Amino acid sequence: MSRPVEHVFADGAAAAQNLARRIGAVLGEAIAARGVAGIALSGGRSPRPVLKALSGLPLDWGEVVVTLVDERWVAPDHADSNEKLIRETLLTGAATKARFVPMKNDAADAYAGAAACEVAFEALPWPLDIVLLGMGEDGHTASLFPQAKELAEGLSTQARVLAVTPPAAPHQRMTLSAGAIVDSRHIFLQIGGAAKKAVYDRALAGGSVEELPIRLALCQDKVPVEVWISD
Ligand SMILES: O=C(O)[C@H](O)[C@@H](O)[C@H](O)[C@H](O)COP(=O)(O)O
Repeated sequence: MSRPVEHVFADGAAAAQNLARRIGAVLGEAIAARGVAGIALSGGRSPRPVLKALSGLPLDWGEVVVTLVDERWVAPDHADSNEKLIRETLLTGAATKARFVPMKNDAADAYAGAAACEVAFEALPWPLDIVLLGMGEDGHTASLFPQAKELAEGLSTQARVLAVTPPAAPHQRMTLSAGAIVDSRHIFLQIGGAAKKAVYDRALAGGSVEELPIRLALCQDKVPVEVWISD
């Protein structure tokens, strides 16, 4: 297992700007090479400045397919919706032309919505060019949480998406499976703060993926991983 390429910044804003530029470069290379670029984005707090910076980059956004790494099973106008985050940060200005494929559908809950989401996700341009991951201080990534009853399924299924009920975090989730996350050309990971850096270092030191699911990305050699680390 090769150590990820690490981009270290004292300042989170500088890390976000650098990450946005790197994403833009990879998307541009993908469009030049294959006429289309696919990216899956995580939700939460960390991506917000990255997505705002990315939305202003001069890309052929009409050839970019944007989707989610995971979603909270709430209405798209709910404050906790990752779709809402994407629409109000990235899909503005020129980036409005990008094709967005949401995870949330009209099913009453994530489990009922998984089959339709799987059909929608099969149509994405796999392997995706970029999967942008975050990480919780418990070592979760996407919505693959330690102690979740669906974790084993998420780590082993051939399906691209599955429904999960986090042990502690709010809302049912839809999440990319581990197999879908590594069906990509680049995995980018954002780590902010000392607590997450310590978990990242522990993940690299070895141990089970069940203990720290972020290891599904860090402890594999199929997809190159780059990590943006800031204080
Ligand atoms: O929907 C989500 O919450 C994310 O996809 C999740 O996996 C996130 O990446 C981590 O929880 C880190 O979140 P923060 O960036 O807010 O710390």
